[in-house]
Amino acid sequence: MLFRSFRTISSSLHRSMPSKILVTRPLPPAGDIVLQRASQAGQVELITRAEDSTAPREWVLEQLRKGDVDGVVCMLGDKIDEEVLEAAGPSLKVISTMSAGFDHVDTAALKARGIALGTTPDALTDATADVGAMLVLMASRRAGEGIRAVADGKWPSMPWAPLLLCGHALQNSTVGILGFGKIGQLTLKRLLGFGIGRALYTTSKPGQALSPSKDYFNLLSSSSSPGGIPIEPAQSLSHLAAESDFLIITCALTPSTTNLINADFLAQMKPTAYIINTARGPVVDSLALASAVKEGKLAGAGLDVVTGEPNITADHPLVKEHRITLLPHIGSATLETRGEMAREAAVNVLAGLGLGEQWVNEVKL
Ligand SMILES: O=CC(=O)O
Repeated sequence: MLFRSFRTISSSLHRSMPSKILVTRPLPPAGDIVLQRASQAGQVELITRAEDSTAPREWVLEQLRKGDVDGVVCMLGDKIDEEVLEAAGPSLKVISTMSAGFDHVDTAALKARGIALGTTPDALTDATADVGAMLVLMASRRAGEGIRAVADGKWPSMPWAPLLLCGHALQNSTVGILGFGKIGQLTLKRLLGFGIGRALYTTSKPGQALSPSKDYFNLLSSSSSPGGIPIEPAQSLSHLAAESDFLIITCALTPSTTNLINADFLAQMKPTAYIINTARGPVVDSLALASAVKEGKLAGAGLDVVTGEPNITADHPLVKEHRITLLPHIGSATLETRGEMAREAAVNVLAGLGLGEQWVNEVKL
């Protein structure tokens, strides 16, 4: 509170000075143009890097320590913690991350200092749901394994055979969704087209209907989808584990979801089941998952995220397991989506600085 009023007073004293915004890496054009316009209008001074890579932490700290930075546009690889906020000092008013998830941001530290947080949650819902559906198919149809075999020149020694690279069908399956928010709902919506039999879900917000949009089911108050299949809340995590043929993880990473999919959970799953993760790596215990697949206690997995990313090398237990398809966190990677995320991140930082834009999304801290 005290910090917030100090900031308000200090910003009105310096109203004619441009606000300083640190942008940790070059934004796609749709976001860059928004900030360049504000810069040309004399509203902001931009601190940027020419190199398109994750900003070295030392560079970020050094820029912040020079003083007077009002806003930061960051990515999910930039850890925004107490040290960063301390380096910025009292001038910092807003962090705007070009991501939906914000587990890389210490929200308690932001709240204590009265710093606002902007995210881009809606821009990537469809793209990430697409990758969820793709991973369901890749894992169950053993596509990753097939691609590896062909690329390694092994096709001549593995001609068509009745059971070559067979997986389990989606038709009539039970799809479990851990975290039934927008991405979870739109992933399920895509799978309805494949004739699944029923869906079970968990949500941290029971009873809360999602935004009134034609894209989302209003499922939390009804018990079946437009496709007519039963869609029900799971009675417990054990119920979700035991019943799911495909368990799709689309929840946020929080202390209560960290390591939720561990050896105990996996032991309750069917040996014919698959795990799909498009959320955050640390929801799943990587070693427990790799062992379950290796030992035939689980049929396979499709992952877009993993604990320790991007430092995952060919000797990682999940990479060594051929029935696990691992993608390098590309859930939102369409040019259209990344452009919109960048635009929203730019708009959010300007909104947080009171520079004539409306928030696309301000996180309630
Ligand atoms: O994982 C991607 C995001 O949170 O934007």
